[in-house]
Amino acid sequence: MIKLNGLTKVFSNGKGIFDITFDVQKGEVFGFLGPNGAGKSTTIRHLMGFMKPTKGSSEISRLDTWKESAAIQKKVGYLPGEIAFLEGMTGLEFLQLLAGMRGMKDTTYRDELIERFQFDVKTPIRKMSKGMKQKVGIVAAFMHDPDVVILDEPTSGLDPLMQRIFVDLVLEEKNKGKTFLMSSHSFTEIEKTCDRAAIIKNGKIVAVEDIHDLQQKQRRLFEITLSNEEELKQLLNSGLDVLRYSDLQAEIAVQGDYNEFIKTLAEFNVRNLSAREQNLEEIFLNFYDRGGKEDESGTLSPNV
Ligand SMILES: Nc1ncnc2c1ncn2[C@@H]1O[C@H](COP(=O)(O)OP(=O)(O)OP(=O)(O)O)[C@@H](O)[C@H]1O
Repeated sequence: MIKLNGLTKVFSNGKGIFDITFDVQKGEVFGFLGPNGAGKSTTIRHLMGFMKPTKGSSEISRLDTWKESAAIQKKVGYLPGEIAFLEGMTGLEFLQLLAGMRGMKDTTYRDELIERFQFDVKTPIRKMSKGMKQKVGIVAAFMHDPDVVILDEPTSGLDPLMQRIFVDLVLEEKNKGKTFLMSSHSFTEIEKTCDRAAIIKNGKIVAVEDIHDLQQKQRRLFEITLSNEEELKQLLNSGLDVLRYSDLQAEIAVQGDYNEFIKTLAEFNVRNLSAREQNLEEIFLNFYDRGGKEDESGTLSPNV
Protein backbone atom coordinates (compact mmCIF):
# COMPACT_ATOMS: atom_id res chain seq x y z
CA MET A 1 0.00 0.00 0.00
CA ILE A 2 2.87 2.36 0.89
CA LYS A 3 6.25 1.75 -0.73
CA LEU A 4 9.51 3.63 -0.37
CA ASN A 5 12.25 2.78 -2.83
CA GLY A 6 15.64 4.20 -1.91
CA LEU A 7 14.03 7.54 -1.05
CA THR A 8 16.77 10.13 -0.65
CA LYS A 9 16.71 13.85 0.01
CA VAL A 10 19.93 15.73 0.54
CA PHE A 11 19.51 19.31 1.79
CA SER A 12 22.12 21.95 0.92
CA ASN A 13 23.63 21.50 4.39
CA GLY A 14 24.25 17.79 3.69
CA LYS A 15 21.50 16.69 6.08
CA GLY A 16 18.40 14.80 5.00
CA ILE A 17 17.25 11.23 4.44
CA PHE A 18 19.28 8.57 2.70
CA ASP A 19 18.16 5.48 0.81
CA ILE A 20 14.97 4.90 2.79
CA THR A 21 13.35 1.63 1.74
CA PHE A 22 10.41 -0.14 3.34
CA ASP A 23 6.85 -1.25 2.55
CA VAL A 24 3.66 -0.93 4.54
CA GLN A 25 1.03 -3.57 3.76
CA LYS A 26 -2.69 -2.95 3.49
CA GLY A 27 -4.30 -3.05 6.93
CA GLU A 28 -1.00 -2.59 8.70
CA VAL A 29 -0.19 0.03 11.32
CA PHE A 30 3.42 0.97 10.83
CA GLY A 31 5.37 3.03 13.34
CA PHE A 32 8.15 5.39 12.41
CA LEU A 33 10.42 6.04 15.33
CA GLY A 34 13.45 8.19 15.81
CA PRO A 35 14.99 10.94 17.87
CA ASN A 36 14.60 14.64 17.02
CA GLY A 37 16.02 15.55 13.64
CA ALA A 38 16.29 11.91 12.51
CA GLY A 39 14.32 12.51 9.31
CA LYS A 40 10.79 11.40 10.17
CA SER A 41 9.00 14.56 9.01
CA THR A 42 11.14 14.82 5.88
CA THR A 43 10.19 11.25 4.90
CA ILE A 44 6.52 11.94 5.63
CA ARG A 45 6.55 15.16 3.58
CA HIS A 46 7.80 13.15 0.61
CA LEU A 47 5.02 10.62 1.12
CA MET A 48 2.51 13.46 0.94
CA GLY A 49 4.07 14.79 -2.27
CA PHE A 50 5.24 18.08 -0.75
CA MET A 51 8.88 17.47 -1.64
CA LYS A 52 10.73 16.17 -4.66
CA PRO A 53 13.25 13.47 -3.78
CA THR A 54 16.88 13.91 -4.77
CA LYS A 55 16.90 10.21 -5.65
CA GLY A 56 14.56 7.24 -5.29
CA SER A 57 10.79 7.38 -5.04
CA SER A 58 7.77 6.60 -2.91
CA GLU A 59 4.28 5.44 -3.81
CA ILE A 60 0.91 5.08 -2.13
CA SER A 61 -1.72 2.82 -3.70
CA ARG A 62 0.59 2.57 -6.75
CA LEU A 63 0.62 6.36 -7.25
CA ASP A 64 4.00 8.06 -7.31
CA THR A 65 3.72 10.52 -4.43
CA TRP A 66 5.62 13.30 -6.22
CA LYS A 67 4.24 12.91 -9.74
CA GLU A 68 0.68 12.36 -8.53
CA SER A 69 0.85 14.66 -5.54
CA ALA A 70 -2.57 16.27 -6.12
CA ALA A 71 -4.31 12.87 -6.06
CA ILE A 72 -2.28 11.80 -3.02
CA GLN A 73 -3.17 14.92 -1.05
CA LYS A 74 -6.87 14.49 -1.81
CA LYS A 75 -6.94 10.80 -0.97
CA VAL A 76 -4.63 10.28 1.98
CA GLY A 77 -5.54 11.31 5.53
CA TYR A 78 -2.71 13.47 6.84
CA LEU A 79 -1.83 15.01 10.17
CA PRO A 80 1.23 17.25 9.87
CA GLY A 81 3.75 17.63 12.69
CA GLU A 82 3.09 21.33 12.85
CA ILE A 83 -0.35 22.28 11.73
CA ALA A 84 -0.65 25.52 9.82
CA PHE A 85 -4.21 26.62 10.48
CA LEU A 86 -5.91 29.63 9.11
CA GLU A 87 -6.02 31.33 12.48
CA GLY A 88 -9.00 33.57 11.80
CA MET A 89 -11.32 30.59 11.41
CA THR A 90 -13.15 28.47 13.93
CA GLY A 91 -12.39 24.74 14.06
CA LEU A 92 -15.62 24.00 12.22
CA GLU A 93 -14.93 26.51 9.45
CA PHE A 94 -11.51 24.96 8.94
CA LEU A 95 -12.97 21.44 8.71
CA GLN A 96 -15.64 22.70 6.29
CA LEU A 97 -13.00 24.29 4.10
CA LEU A 98 -11.03 21.04 3.93
CA ALA A 99 -14.18 19.01 3.27
CA GLY A 100 -15.04 21.33 0.39
CA MET A 101 -11.56 20.92 -1.10
CA ARG A 102 -11.95 17.15 -0.94
CA GLY A 103 -15.47 17.23 -2.37
CA MET A 104 -16.79 15.62 0.80
CA LYS A 105 -20.52 15.99 1.43
CA ASP A 106 -21.50 13.58 4.22
CA THR A 107 -20.57 15.03 7.60
CA THR A 108 -21.80 12.15 9.77
CA TYR A 109 -18.37 10.68 10.47
CA ARG A 110 -16.86 14.13 11.02
CA ASP A 111 -19.50 14.93 13.64
CA GLU A 112 -18.97 11.56 15.33
CA LEU A 113 -15.24 12.29 15.57
CA ILE A 114 -15.85 15.77 16.99
CA GLU A 115 -18.09 14.19 19.62
CA ARG A 116 -15.45 11.57 20.49
CA PHE A 117 -12.62 14.05 20.87
CA GLN A 118 -14.83 16.41 22.85
CA PHE A 119 -13.96 19.86 21.64
CA ASP A 120 -15.93 22.98 20.90
CA VAL A 121 -15.82 23.46 17.14
CA LYS A 122 -17.01 27.03 17.43
CA THR A 123 -13.85 28.19 19.21
CA PRO A 124 -11.63 30.36 17.00
CA ILE A 125 -8.42 28.47 16.19
CA ARG A 126 -6.24 31.30 17.48
CA LYS A 127 -7.79 30.80 20.93
CA MET A 128 -7.22 27.04 20.96
CA SER A 129 -4.59 25.26 23.06
CA LYS A 130 -2.03 22.99 21.36
CA GLY A 131 -4.04 19.93 22.35
CA MET A 132 -7.28 21.36 20.94
CA LYS A 133 -5.59 22.20 17.66
CA GLN A 134 -4.23 18.68 17.55
CA LYS A 135 -7.77 17.32 17.92
CA VAL A 136 -8.96 19.45 14.98
CA GLY A 137 -6.00 18.05 12.99
CA ILE A 138 -6.90 14.47 13.87
CA VAL A 139 -10.55 14.97 12.84
CA ALA A 140 -9.31 16.53 9.58
CA ALA A 141 -7.09 13.50 8.92
CA PHE A 142 -9.84 10.92 9.48
CA MET A 143 -13.13 12.59 8.50
CA HIS A 144 -13.14 11.64 4.80
CA ASP A 145 -12.67 7.98 5.71
CA PRO A 146 -9.35 7.58 3.86
CA ASP A 147 -7.82 4.15 3.12
CA VAL A 148 -4.36 5.40 4.03
CA VAL A 149 -3.62 7.65 6.99
CA ILE A 150 -0.25 9.30 7.63
CA LEU A 151 0.24 10.91 11.01
CA ASP A 152 3.25 12.92 12.17
CA GLU A 153 3.47 12.75 15.98
CA PRO A 154 -0.30 12.35 16.42
CA THR A 155 -0.53 12.43 20.20
CA SER A 156 1.73 15.37 20.89
CA GLY A 157 -0.21 17.77 23.08
CA LEU A 158 -2.99 15.28 23.90
CA ASP A 159 -3.70 14.39 27.51
CA PRO A 160 -3.71 10.68 28.54
CA LEU A 161 -7.50 10.33 28.15
CA MET A 162 -7.41 11.75 24.63
CA GLN A 163 -4.39 9.58 23.81
CA ARG A 164 -6.53 6.57 24.70
CA ILE A 165 -9.38 7.76 22.54
CA PHE A 166 -6.88 8.19 19.72
CA VAL A 167 -5.41 4.68 20.18
CA ASP A 168 -8.95 3.19 20.13
CA LEU A 169 -9.73 5.09 16.93
CA VAL A 170 -6.59 3.76 15.22
CA LEU A 171 -7.35 0.18 16.27
CA GLU A 172 -10.94 0.50 15.07
CA GLU A 173 -9.86 1.86 11.69
CA LYS A 174 -7.20 -0.82 11.40
CA ASN A 175 -9.91 -3.45 11.88
CA LYS A 176 -11.73 -1.89 8.94
CA GLY A 177 -8.62 -2.55 6.81
CA LYS A 178 -7.13 0.96 6.88
CA THR A 179 -3.38 1.40 6.48
CA PHE A 180 -1.37 3.66 8.78
CA LEU A 181 2.05 5.14 8.96
CA MET A 182 2.72 7.20 12.04
CA SER A 183 5.77 8.79 13.49
CA SER A 184 6.09 8.90 17.21
CA HIS A 185 8.26 9.42 20.22
CA SER A 186 5.80 7.52 22.37
CA PHE A 187 6.72 3.88 22.64
CA THR A 188 3.56 3.03 24.52
CA GLU A 189 1.53 4.34 21.64
CA ILE A 190 3.61 2.34 19.17
CA GLU A 191 3.33 -0.75 21.34
CA LYS A 192 -0.45 -0.41 21.57
CA THR A 193 -1.17 0.23 17.93
CA CYS A 194 1.63 -0.85 15.58
CA ASP A 195 2.36 -4.17 13.91
CA ARG A 196 5.85 -3.16 12.82
CA ALA A 197 8.09 -0.17 13.29
CA ALA A 198 11.05 1.32 11.48
CA ILE A 199 13.73 3.08 13.45
CA ILE A 200 15.40 6.01 11.75
CA LYS A 201 18.59 7.67 12.91
CA ASN A 202 20.63 10.37 11.17
CA GLY A 203 18.45 10.02 8.07
CA LYS A 204 19.00 6.28 7.72
CA ILE A 205 16.83 3.30 8.59
CA VAL A 206 18.55 1.39 11.37
CA ALA A 207 15.99 -1.40 11.68
CA VAL A 208 12.52 -2.53 10.74
CA GLU A 209 11.09 -4.72 13.47
CA ASP A 210 7.94 -6.68 14.14
CA ILE A 211 6.49 -5.30 17.38
CA HIS A 212 5.30 -8.74 18.52
CA ASP A 213 8.81 -10.18 17.98
CA LEU A 214 10.24 -7.33 19.98
CA GLN A 215 7.78 -8.00 22.76
CA GLN A 216 8.92 -11.62 22.84
CA LYS A 217 12.52 -10.57 22.95
CA GLN A 218 11.83 -8.60 26.08
CA ARG A 219 14.01 -9.65 28.94
CA ARG A 220 13.15 -9.62 32.59
CA LEU A 221 15.21 -7.27 34.67
CA PHE A 222 16.06 -8.13 38.27
CA GLU A 223 17.21 -5.50 40.68
CA ILE A 224 19.06 -7.05 43.59
CA THR A 225 20.70 -5.67 46.70
CA LEU A 226 23.75 -7.54 47.97
CA SER A 227 25.40 -7.51 51.39
CA ASN A 228 28.89 -6.23 50.72
CA GLU A 229 31.37 -4.94 48.13
CA GLU A 230 33.08 -8.31 47.83
CA GLU A 231 29.81 -9.88 46.69
CA LEU A 232 29.31 -7.19 44.09
CA LYS A 233 32.76 -7.96 42.63
CA GLN A 234 31.88 -11.65 42.64
CA LEU A 235 28.58 -10.94 40.89
CA LEU A 236 30.35 -9.02 38.12
CA ASN A 237 32.46 -12.14 37.45
CA SER A 238 29.59 -14.61 37.75
CA GLY A 239 28.66 -14.69 34.07
CA LEU A 240 25.28 -13.06 34.70
CA ASP A 241 24.36 -10.12 32.48
CA VAL A 242 24.76 -7.18 34.86
CA LEU A 243 23.42 -4.09 33.10
CA ARG A 244 24.34 -1.55 35.75
CA TYR A 245 25.31 -1.34 39.37
CA SER A 246 25.84 1.24 42.07
CA ASP A 247 26.60 0.85 45.78
CA LEU A 248 25.36 -2.64 46.61
CA GLN A 249 22.60 -2.69 44.01
CA ALA A 250 22.80 -4.31 40.62
CA GLU A 251 20.42 -4.77 37.71
CA ILE A 252 20.58 -8.12 35.94
CA ALA A 253 18.88 -9.04 32.65
CA VAL A 254 17.59 -12.56 32.13
CA GLN A 255 16.01 -14.01 29.01
CA GLY A 256 14.61 -17.52 29.09
CA ASP A 257 16.76 -19.52 31.52
CA TYR A 258 15.74 -18.57 35.05
CA ASN A 259 17.20 -21.73 36.67
CA GLU A 260 20.78 -20.78 35.93
CA PHE A 261 20.07 -17.31 37.30
CA ILE A 262 18.55 -18.69 40.52
CA LYS A 263 21.41 -21.17 41.03
CA THR A 264 24.02 -18.46 40.63
CA LEU A 265 22.13 -16.05 42.82
CA ALA A 266 21.81 -18.68 45.60
CA GLU A 267 25.55 -18.25 46.22
CA PHE A 268 24.98 -14.67 47.35
CA ASN A 269 23.40 -13.13 50.39
CA VAL A 270 20.63 -11.27 48.59
CA ARG A 271 19.00 -8.65 50.79
CA ASN A 272 16.37 -7.48 48.32
CA LEU A 273 15.09 -8.53 44.93
CA SER A 274 12.54 -7.04 42.54
CA ALA A 275 11.70 -7.87 38.95
CA ARG A 276 10.28 -5.97 36.01
CA GLU A 277 9.88 -6.33 32.25
CA GLN A 278 12.20 -4.48 29.95
CA ASN A 279 9.95 -2.09 28.06
CA LEU A 280 10.08 -1.49 24.33
CA GLU A 281 11.65 1.87 24.91
CA GLU A 282 14.68 0.23 26.47
CA ILE A 283 14.91 -2.21 23.58
CA PHE A 284 14.68 0.59 21.02
CA LEU A 285 17.19 2.70 22.91
CA ASN A 286 19.80 0.09 22.09
CA PHE A 287 19.38 1.12 18.48
CA TYR A 288 19.75 4.79 19.28
CA ASP A 289 22.84 4.20 21.38
CA ARG A 290 24.69 1.76 19.23
CA GLY A 291 23.02 2.17 15.85
CA GLY A 292 21.94 -1.49 15.85
CA LYS A 293 24.29 -4.36 15.23
CA GLU A 294 24.43 -7.00 12.55
CA ASP A 295 23.79 -10.59 13.46
CA GLU A 296 25.26 -13.60 11.61
CA SER A 297 22.58 -13.47 8.93
CA GLY A 298 23.60 -9.88 8.21
CA THR A 299 20.22 -8.47 9.21
CA LEU A 300 19.87 -5.77 11.78
CA SER A 301 18.71 -6.83 15.18
CA PRO A 302 18.36 -5.05 18.48
CA ASN A 303 21.02 -5.57 21.10
CA VAL A 304 18.73 -7.40 23.45
N1 LIG B 1 14.32 22.43 4.49
C1 LIG B 1 15.40 21.99 5.12
N2 LIG B 1 16.63 22.49 4.84
C2 LIG B 1 17.74 22.04 5.47
N3 LIG B 1 17.74 21.05 6.41
C3 LIG B 1 16.55 20.53 6.72
C4 LIG B 1 15.32 20.95 6.12
N4 LIG B 1 14.31 20.22 6.63
C5 LIG B 1 14.88 19.38 7.53
N5 LIG B 1 16.22 19.55 7.58
C6 LIG B 1 17.18 18.78 8.41
O1 LIG B 1 17.01 17.39 8.09
C7 LIG B 1 17.07 16.60 9.28
C8 LIG B 1 15.80 15.82 9.46
O2 LIG B 1 14.75 16.66 9.90
P1 LIG B 1 13.26 16.18 10.18
O3 LIG B 1 12.43 17.38 10.48
O4 LIG B 1 12.81 15.30 9.08
O5 LIG B 1 13.45 15.30 11.51
P2 LIG B 1 12.37 14.61 12.46
O6 LIG B 1 12.83 13.21 12.64
O7 LIG B 1 11.02 14.84 11.94
O8 LIG B 1 12.59 15.39 13.81
P3 LIG B 1 11.55 15.89 14.96
O9 LIG B 1 11.20 14.68 15.76
O10 LIG B 1 12.39 16.86 15.71
O11 LIG B 1 10.37 16.49 14.25
C9 LIG B 1 17.38 17.57 10.42
O12 LIG B 1 18.77 17.58 10.61
C10 LIG B 1 16.89 18.90 9.89
O13 LIG B 1 17.62 19.96 10.46
